[in-house]
Amino acid sequence: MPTKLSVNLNAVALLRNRRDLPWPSVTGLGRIALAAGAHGLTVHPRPDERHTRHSDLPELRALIDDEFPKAEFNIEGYPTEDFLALVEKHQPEQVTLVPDDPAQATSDHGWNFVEQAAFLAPVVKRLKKGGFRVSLFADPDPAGVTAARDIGADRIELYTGPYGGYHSDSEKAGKELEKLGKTADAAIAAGLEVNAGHDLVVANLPPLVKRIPKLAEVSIGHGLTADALQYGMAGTVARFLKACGW
Ligand SMILES: CC(=O)[C@@H](O)[C@H](O)COP(=O)(O)O
Ligand SMILES: NCC(=O)COP(=O)(O)O
Repeated sequence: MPTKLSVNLNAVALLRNRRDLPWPSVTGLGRIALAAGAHGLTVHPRPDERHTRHSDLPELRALIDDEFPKAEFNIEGYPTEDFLALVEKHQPEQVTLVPDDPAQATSDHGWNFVEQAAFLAPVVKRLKKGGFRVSLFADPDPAGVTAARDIGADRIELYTGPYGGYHSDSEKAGKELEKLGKTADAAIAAGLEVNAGHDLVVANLPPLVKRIPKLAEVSIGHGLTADALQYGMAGTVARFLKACGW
């Protein structure tokens, strides 16, 4: 099966938050994305709520439950007690844990699975007990994946920022792609499923899914929202699904 597409709504929310007005509608754009064939919606609610707000979550949960019951809700974030309570309240199908500092502009690295195993293992155990699939944000480093498996994760999400960053340097992008590929190979061999995300766009998806044919899901926000300004959300979802191999 080709790689599934989860549309990250953080960039839509950031645009909405420029004014004290309800547009663009996060739920409305999520509805268009799912109607166009996206497999899920992702949000990354940060403590300052500068992107998706906590108040967006019940509407998005209801959108999926009432109108798109086959779609998945993925909530990403750093596992503070507040974040875990938010997840438990809104019951996403997948929780992606990201080692973000609240002051960080955006996510820019994965977990150090060896050093942070003692912190992550009980969190993952609690989430799994709650019935959530758990994915851990991971740097492209094959050496870390067995520790991620031992922590109890179902999946890792490969941090593709450096790959996406080399959009105009194919040689450097190729080297990053190989690191991502080797990490995915090691993770799959260790029994993990593999997601990917950060700075993915229509142009860099086909080489990624070719190198990692078993890539389960990509979550895409910034580049997809930029594309939607030009092509509309439905047209953009069609473009990204095609780039994923659908
Ligand atoms: C984990 C990851 O890479 C994404 O969730 C990313 O953090 C979204 O970033 P923004 O919140 O900057 O849209
Ligand atoms: N998990 C990555 C994600 O959801 C989207 O990241 P980006 O496309 O906004 O860089």
